[in-house]
Amino acid sequence: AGGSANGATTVAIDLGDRSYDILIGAGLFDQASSWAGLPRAAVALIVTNDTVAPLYLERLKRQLAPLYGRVEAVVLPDGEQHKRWESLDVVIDHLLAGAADRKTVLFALGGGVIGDLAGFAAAIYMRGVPFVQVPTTLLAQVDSSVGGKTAINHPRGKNMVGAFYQPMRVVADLDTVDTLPDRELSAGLAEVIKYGPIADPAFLDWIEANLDALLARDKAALAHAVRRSCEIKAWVVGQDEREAGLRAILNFGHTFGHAIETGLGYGEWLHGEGVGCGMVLASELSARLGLMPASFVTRMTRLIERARLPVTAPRLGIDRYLDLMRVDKKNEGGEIRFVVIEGLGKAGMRGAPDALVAEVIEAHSERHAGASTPTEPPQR
Ligand SMILES: NC(=O)c1ccc[n+]([C@@H]2O[C@H](COP(=O)([O-])OP(=O)(O)OC[C@H]3O[C@@H](n4cnc5c(N)ncnc54)[C@H](O)[C@@H]3O)[C@@H](O)[C@H]2O)c1
Ligand SMILES: O=C(O)C(=O)C[C@@H](O)[C@H](O)[C@H](O)COP(=O)(O)O
Ligand SMILES: [Zn+2]
Repeated sequence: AGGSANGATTVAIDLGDRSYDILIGAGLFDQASSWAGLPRAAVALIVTNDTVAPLYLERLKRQLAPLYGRVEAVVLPDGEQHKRWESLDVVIDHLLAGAADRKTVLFALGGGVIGDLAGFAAAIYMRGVPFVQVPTTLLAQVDSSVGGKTAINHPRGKNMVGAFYQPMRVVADLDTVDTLPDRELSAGLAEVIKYGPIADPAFLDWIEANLDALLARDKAALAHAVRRSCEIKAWVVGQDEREAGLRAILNFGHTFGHAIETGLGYGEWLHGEGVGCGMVLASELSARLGLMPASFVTRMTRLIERARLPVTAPRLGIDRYLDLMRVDKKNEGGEIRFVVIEGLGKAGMRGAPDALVAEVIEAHSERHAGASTPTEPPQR
């Protein structure tokens, strides 16, 4: 990471001719330098949703107006349940209706849902047009805007249709976190917490020590969390862009978490909530495989709970969990493969007998919860 004149930080992601910068800082939206140097084109299309548009669309349009012949917007309905074919169609149809050419630049303005969907649209429109991520949730700033995974959901499985397609730049304005609902802030913290056990024990210690500041949206704490998360993700993706191996560590907690999201119907639990609870289960699995001590499960559970995330799994039924987890991109030869922790800061991949997975889910499912343990995420 390097500093810059306006106090923002830049994290570089090194992918040869697909390399780009992640700009992180307060007030980046309104700085011309955030948008300078992007490819010029007749049309810029901002993809956003009906929650984010009233907050930030006009500000982004104002910055882009001097740089493009026309600045247009597609405003999609908000929600994980809209990360699907129909929304993708709306974006592609808008581009075709306006005769947008292959130099058109797409801007994803919003959280991970918009980023994943707009990125996929950019990957497939005329076989690929330039694309910029403007993440406005903590989760998108620490994770989804970086690394080029783009996708839509399928009713049978999360992110099952997509492409690896890198943005040209990521502009993460920390001020956008000010308007996030508390529940979404917590969802973002789940992905921040993830980076500790998989890659950086010192960062895990730092998160534990600074969680209250993060929950209070302290700007310095948020800046450090976003920067360190992006550094770790850039380090992983720079070595394994297409998840031949190492990149799968970023999926810690996701095998269980995606099953919860899909099993309950997209949008019932937030992605970050599924990941939070999923990390408790994956930590338990790591312990039961003899890789980590029981105290690690306690430590992770405590931290995830302090982040106001759910730590007990919904009762979907063990067979349903297993069926859902059989639809996962990490699986090979029909075997469900889990990201486990093999030592603090070191993750690996393991299969596990169904009976053991069942014990893990049972140990952390709702009916085992103590009276003071939240069993469901709070309502929006
Ligand atoms: N591509 C990747 O590498 C990657 C990584 C992690 C997650 N994801 C995906 O990202 C999605 C989750 O992203 P998310 O947590 O950002 O959810 P999201 O995109 O649904 O955004 C969360 C909510 O916050 C609202 N919002 C966004 N910015 C706001 C702001 N500044 N102020 C107020 N409200 C705001 C949104 O409208 C939405 O209601 C999931 O689909 C997940 O699968 C992808
Ligand atoms: O970037 C990655 O790689 C990740 O796994 C990051 C995850 O946080 C993210 O949720 C991702 O979309 C999951 O990937 P998937 O391949 O399981 O769909
Ligand atoms: Zn995730």
